[in-house]
Amino acid sequence: MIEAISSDWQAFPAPAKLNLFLHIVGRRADGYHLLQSVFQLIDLADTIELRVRADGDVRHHNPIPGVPAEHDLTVRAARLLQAETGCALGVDIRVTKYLPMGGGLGGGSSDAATVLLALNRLWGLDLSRRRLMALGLRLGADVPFFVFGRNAFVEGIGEIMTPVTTPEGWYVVLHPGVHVPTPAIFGAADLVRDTPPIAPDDIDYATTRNDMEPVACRLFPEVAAARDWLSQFAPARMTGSGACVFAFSASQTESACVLSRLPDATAGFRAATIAQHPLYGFASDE
Ligand SMILES: C[C@](O)(CO)[C@H](O)COP(=O)(O)OP(=O)(O)OC[C@H]1O[C@@H](n2ccc(N)nc2=O)[C@H](O)[C@@H]1O
Ligand SMILES: Nc1ncnc2c1ncn2[C@@H]1O[C@H](COP(=O)(O)OP(=O)(O)OP(=O)(O)O)[C@@H](O)[C@H]1O
Repeated sequence: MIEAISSDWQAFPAPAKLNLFLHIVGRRADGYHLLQSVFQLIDLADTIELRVRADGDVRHHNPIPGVPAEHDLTVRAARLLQAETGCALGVDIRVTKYLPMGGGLGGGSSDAATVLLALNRLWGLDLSRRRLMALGLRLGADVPFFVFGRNAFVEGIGEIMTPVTTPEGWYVVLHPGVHVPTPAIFGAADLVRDTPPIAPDDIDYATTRNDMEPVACRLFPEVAAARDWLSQFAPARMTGSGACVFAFSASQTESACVLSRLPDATAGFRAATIAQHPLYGFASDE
């Protein structure tokens, strides 16, 4: 068996998501919030490099400053897969971050989903997408979406998916330079938690909103400033629990033009929409 294991590093993308809207429609008995949201994949991605080990160890070679290897979602994803399947193989992990942490782009969750999908193939596990999504939910609320791998209307705490077709084009994404801690937004007294539910067929991007945006803007005025600057060009909105804000453009030239006007001190990038996760084929559909 050991002869069949590739001893080379292999690189896999972990793309970001945007929440095109995010409504909070209720709360579970355990305090977790029930959401409705459209999740959009975009082509800005972290890079996860993996190398299979025969000795069963899971080793992180470049831990992110401030995130001990044991807490890193990539390491936790690999260990969870071992525990669930009894797989005796291990893995070396290197993570190159391009997605800002605490940006609402789902970077940590996407890193975890990429490890689940890639090891499903590299370790020869052949777990179904449904099984990987259930494992992913134990790591974070956004992980099942990335394993699902297609733009989706997402409900529950992030585990119920309906595929949707979303506008194709480019998003200008601004990072206001602050880290918004997700629990602080979910825990705020003034968070709206009773937005009426909508059906996936009734999505109107003009009337939907991000219920977390007013709280994030109150706690972090930099988020409001970035959103207001971007609103000069197109309707702008916050993603996830912040801090990033985004605006859509169907035109590549127009989105480049908006970015070219960005004040020097503000970080921003442009990303294209993608319809399917690059590792979509790494899990089987039953
Ligand atoms: C805001 C979103 O990014 C939308 O995509 C996600 O719902 C947040 O997902 P996440 O960052 O993966 O969050 P997790 O790491 O699962 O949870 C962080 C904390 O946020 C709170 N939390 C999270 C998700 C949720 N639906 N309700 C919550 O109340 C919980 O206190 C939890 O302990
Ligand atoms: N591989 C990882 N990459 C980034 N963060 C990680 C990773 N592993 C663990 N974390 C932890 O997860 C936290 C959230 O990071 P992440 O980049 O996912 O935030 P986010 O984009 O706001 O996520 P979301 O949109 O799901 O709220 C980090 O502050 C860090 O402590």
